[in-house]
Amino acid sequence: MSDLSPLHIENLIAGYGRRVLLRNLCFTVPEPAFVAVIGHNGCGKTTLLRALTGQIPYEGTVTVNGHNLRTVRRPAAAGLLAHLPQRASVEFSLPVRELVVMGRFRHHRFLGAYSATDYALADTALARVGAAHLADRDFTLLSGGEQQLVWLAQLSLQNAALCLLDEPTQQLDVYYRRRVFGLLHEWVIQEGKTVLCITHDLDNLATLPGYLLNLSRPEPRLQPLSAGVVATERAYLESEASFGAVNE
Ligand SMILES: Nc1ncnc2c1ncn2[C@@H]1O[C@H](COP(=O)(O)OP(=O)(O)OP(=O)(O)O)[C@@H](O)[C@H]1O
Repeated sequence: MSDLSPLHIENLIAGYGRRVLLRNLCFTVPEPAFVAVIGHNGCGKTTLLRALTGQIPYEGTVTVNGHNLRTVRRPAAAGLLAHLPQRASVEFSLPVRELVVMGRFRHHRFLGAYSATDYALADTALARVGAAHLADRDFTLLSGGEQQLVWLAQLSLQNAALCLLDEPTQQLDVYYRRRVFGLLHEWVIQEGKTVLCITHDLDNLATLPGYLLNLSRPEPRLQPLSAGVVATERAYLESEASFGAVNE
């Protein structure tokens, strides 16, 4: 498989001190695609995103569109990576539109103001996540689910080749969960992005095209998403044997 693929991971080893959570992880996403990363609490899903974003050291090789991430100084500024962590916060009052427009940082001159075009793109991004009505609200006063939608709008403006999302539907109601998974699918189909999405929301995966990576498996591998694969992996995660294996 060519390492010009959207994401190529070879023999990735990562963890904390002597606790190794990801052991020789290898997989290739062959074309822009949605990849759902599942697994028990504590199996290492967030750890994988921390390694890919350079927050923790790792062994092995990670390439995005052929670029070895170790050799790229600022992957976000280069348009390779965008990351939405599980908990993102803002410490001061800020209108939602101002937070979303910051997703345009790559196109922005230092100390320059965002342009009318940037704000129009921010409004479109908010509309696409179904949050146009929040544009003028104070971000810090929004509900957890509303804040998640706003972060997704900001992330979409970053227009990165690889989007890393840590449980983006965690606080959303059933309507928005489905809508967000539909949106992530659009990013793949219409914009050619690759989306690596940690989720426990197995119910919404069965009908989506893409891949599944179960990090609770002893040797995780990419499997094409289908109702059958989701059912098999759910049964595995629900079994006492698999739970014991991850916590031994
Ligand atoms: N900085 C750290 N130092 C030591 N151990 C850590 C650190 N961060 C996380 N861990 C441990 O590593 C393990 C994996 O954590 P991680 O956040 O990757 O899990 P996860 O699969 O994302 O779980 P969840 O589904 O609950 O979010 C957990 O047992 C956690 O306690």
